[in-house]
Amino acid sequence: MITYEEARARVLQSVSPIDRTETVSLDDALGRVLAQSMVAPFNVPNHANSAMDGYGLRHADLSDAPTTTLTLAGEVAAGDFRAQPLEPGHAVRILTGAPIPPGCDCVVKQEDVTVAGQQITLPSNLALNNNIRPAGEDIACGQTYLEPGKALTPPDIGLLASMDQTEIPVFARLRVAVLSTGNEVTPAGQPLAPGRVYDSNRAALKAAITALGCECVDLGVAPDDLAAIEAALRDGAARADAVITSGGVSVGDYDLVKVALKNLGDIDYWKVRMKPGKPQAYGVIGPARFFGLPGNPVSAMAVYLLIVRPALLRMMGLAEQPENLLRLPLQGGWRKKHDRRDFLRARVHFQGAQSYVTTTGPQGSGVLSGMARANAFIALPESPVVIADGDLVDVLLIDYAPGV
Ligand SMILES: Nc1nc2c(c(=O)[nH]1)N[C@H]1C(S)=C(S)[C@@H](COP(=O)(O)OP(=O)(O)OC[C@H]3O[C@@H](n4cnc5c(N)ncnc54)[C@H](O)[C@@H]3O)O[C@H]1N2
Ligand code: MOO
Repeated sequence: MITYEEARARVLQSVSPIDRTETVSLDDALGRVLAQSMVAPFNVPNHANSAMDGYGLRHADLSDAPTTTLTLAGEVAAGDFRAQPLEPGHAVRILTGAPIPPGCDCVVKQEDVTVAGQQITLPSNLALNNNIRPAGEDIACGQTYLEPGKALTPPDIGLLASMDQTEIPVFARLRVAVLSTGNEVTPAGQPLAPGRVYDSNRAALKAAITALGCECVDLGVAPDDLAAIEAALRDGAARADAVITSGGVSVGDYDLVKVALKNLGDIDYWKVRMKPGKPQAYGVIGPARFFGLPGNPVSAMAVYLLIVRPALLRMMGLAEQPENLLRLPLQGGWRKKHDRRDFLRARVHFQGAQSYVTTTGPQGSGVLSGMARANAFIALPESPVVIADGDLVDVLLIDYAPGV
């Protein structure tokens, strides 16, 4: 049985970004993964402009006395452009964002100015370029302002608009197929026969895939029948870049997913020293990646978050994603007896330097409500440990979105 670290590394090393790209409009680009470097075609801001409502002047006109008096010569508002140079001894009324006229190299804010008709008096101790935002202060012409592999955020969309980009090159949406297996598994909305369970895994996994920005191919539910599972997997592998199943990966008589994978593709591994998620399969079916998650709802979601999601992010074209790792005191303590890496469902309580973590209660692999309350995993080592109340533990924050 391999370790969690080895499983994760093997999966991440074996996947690469999809080779399909497309162009989307700026309005449709939020959350999409940028496929090319974006290089500034011009300066932003385009012109040096005023950071304040006030008066523009020539720095050389400031006198040795504590105040300087200048004569007003016109006004420049945002959107105006004044090509006429500012003459010595004159000042211009200027508003925030307005382009700085030639000759002007200092702006004084209006609160510091006394106005008497066409004369203004201002303090003389102003610095050169006071309150002037230079051209290219945000981004200079020729600069790379967005790197490929970034999931575009609202300010990224703003940057693209400021660069007059309306057609954005992005990676195509990754297609991910989801299949539930098991005779007992019943789609929600149908009557539940005795001994059966509703299909929470497919609903949760489809939602997780949608939250990542992938396209979901719903393969429904396959009974514990090898031919049915193989048919569904073949279909999924033909229509998607990755296929995710749940159930049927353990050692039971009806755990046929592994057999199907062996028949249709190649198994890389199928057991990992982690809890939840010991039985899980990873491999390929043709060009598609295959992830066989355990049937237990918590195990399925945990393996998805810890191993599948990082792989999907890489396949989506995202650049390296650091794990959001914290080290926090565990309120309540914990005792761990087994020798698998443990990922307790937990909640981080954000209270600055007093932040701490608690478990979400019972840790059974069927307790999906605990997973739903969790915003983090407490990652415990393989070896048995006793953690006293307040001891520091490793905490991995849960993020269903692509992250930033
Ligand atoms: N003898 C052994 N038995 C089991 C072992 C083991 O090592 N030796 N491992 C246990 C662990 S750990 C897990 S996890 C499970 C995983 O088993 P499977 O992946 O084969 O899952 P199933 O047996 O099909 O189902 C387990 C459990 O989950 C429920 N389930 C399945 N699919 C869904 C779904 N789509 N939505 C909601 N619930 C689902 C299913 O009814 C079972 O209760 O194996 C242990 N056994
Ligand atoms: O590994 Mo199972 O996923 O503990 O319930």
